[in-house]
Amino acid sequence: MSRPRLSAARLPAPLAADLPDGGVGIVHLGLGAFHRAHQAVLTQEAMRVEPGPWGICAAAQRGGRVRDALAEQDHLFTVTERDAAGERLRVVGSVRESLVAVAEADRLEEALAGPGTRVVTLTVTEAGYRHDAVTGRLRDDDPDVAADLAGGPPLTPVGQLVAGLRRRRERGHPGLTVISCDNLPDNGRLVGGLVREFCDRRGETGLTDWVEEHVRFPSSVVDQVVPATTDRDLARVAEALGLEDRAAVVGEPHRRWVVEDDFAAGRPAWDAVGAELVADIAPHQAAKLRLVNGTHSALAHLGLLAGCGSTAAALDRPEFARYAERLLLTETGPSLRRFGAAPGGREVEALLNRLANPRITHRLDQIARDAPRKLPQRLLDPAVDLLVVGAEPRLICLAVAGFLHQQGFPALPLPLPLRQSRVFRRLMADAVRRIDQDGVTATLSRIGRN
Ligand SMILES: NC(=O)c1ccc[n+]([C@@H]2O[C@H](COP(=O)([O-])OP(=O)(O)OC[C@H]3O[C@@H](n4cnc5c(N)ncnc54)[C@H](O)[C@@H]3O)[C@@H](O)[C@H]2O)c1
Ligand SMILES: O=P(O)(O)OC[C@@H](O)[C@@H](O)[C@H](O)[C@H](O)CO
Repeated sequence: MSRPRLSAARLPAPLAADLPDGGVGIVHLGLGAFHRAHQAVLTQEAMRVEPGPWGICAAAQRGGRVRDALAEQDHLFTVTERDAAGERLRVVGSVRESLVAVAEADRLEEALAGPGTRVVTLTVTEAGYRHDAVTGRLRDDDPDVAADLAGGPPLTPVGQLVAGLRRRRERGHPGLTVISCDNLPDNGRLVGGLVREFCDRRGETGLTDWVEEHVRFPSSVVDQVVPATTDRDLARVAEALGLEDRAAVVGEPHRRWVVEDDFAAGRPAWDAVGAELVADIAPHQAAKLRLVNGTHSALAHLGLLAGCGSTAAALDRPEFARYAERLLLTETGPSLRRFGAAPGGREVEALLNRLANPRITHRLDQIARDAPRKLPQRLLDPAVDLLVVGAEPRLICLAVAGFLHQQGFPALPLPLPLRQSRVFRRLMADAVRRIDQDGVTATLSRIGRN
């Protein structure tokens, strides 16, 4: 049944009451599902606690689908949180403007250079930084990077940031804070380094110095499972709201954001609504990437081989549930000892309950995408830390072997300590052989029995 579109005029009064006031103070790059369910919600809540000009101008990279949907509904959209206990729907109005970065380069530069803009956030995926994962520098073989360095209208997020910062400096406007919210280690240091490298390679050393002095790049850790929205999700939202929302997102109720406390020009009252501002992000980052994302990736690579479609479907099978628990308790968890962040049994149980959320369909093929950029921080670094203390990353090797089987044995660059480890090579050979001979289900079913 077709329904009228969500809009400010049609919004029922109780839902409209949640919407914040205030002009734009944040520019966001990467208008995907995650930003809408996470930073947009926390910013709305922060603006309600402490009103201020913290509305968001959000830029999709190339596709106009979400931008068009938002523009047609006064930039309002719904976020539905679902778990076994039920479902909660809210309307979010913190996104005030939207654009398509590549098609509207000048508009994006203006937004980044605007005097009211004080924070820039990014969710452009691991691949969006166009960096070499080993050196942390811009990829020389990326044609978009080359085009940006040659001075064309920016095609990459780093090129877009530099163009906006250049204009900002020319206008004499103050600096700002850039926060990456992507699942990458040291994401602040990474994006800051890429921005300065870009300026240097263009011979704009004055801009490099200005960035060094006026722009902050705190690292951040984000945690909330927000899968790609399905047609079924859209239909359920339409039924619950009585209005059609083509920009709806659905996620779990858990929402965490840890940010290094290093801001150039203020921020919304995110800390008043649950965000954690910390001096040392390293333990939070290692724990999140290894426990949450490491388990996701292990389930994805082994689960896809065994015919599972989602994290919940995999964890519904006893051999996968047991494997994930042992992985957390005996390998990825203990690998965090040097950070003082190893989880206890209760934390592991709570995490597994989250990942098994039966009301969230987090597709394993989405998680498995772009795996060579994800596995180092999620599973290979923990393997290094275990080997250093003489422990054997047997279950991690099964996940890596699952990846190799599932993706047809592609090249996977290994950290040097793994390449040099005879123990790791032996464990990997054993894991590959076991999956080959016995299959995933039988291999996982033996865990804990020998
Ligand atoms: N979805 C989650 O559960 C979740 C949780 C924590 C962190 N994150 C982080 O957020 C990122 C985005 O997740 P999402 O759910 O919004 O995904 P999405 O697919 O809905 O959106 C991805 C966004 O990144 C942009 N993008 C994709 N590839 C790019 C590239 N090569 N160059 C430039 N831009 C590119 C797209 O244009 C889009 O705006 C994840 O990769 C992850 O780093 C997501
Ligand atoms: O977002 P990706 O594609 O990098 O990885 C998929 C998931 O592991 C990830 O999105 C998690 O859902 C998220 O990091 C949970 O906080």
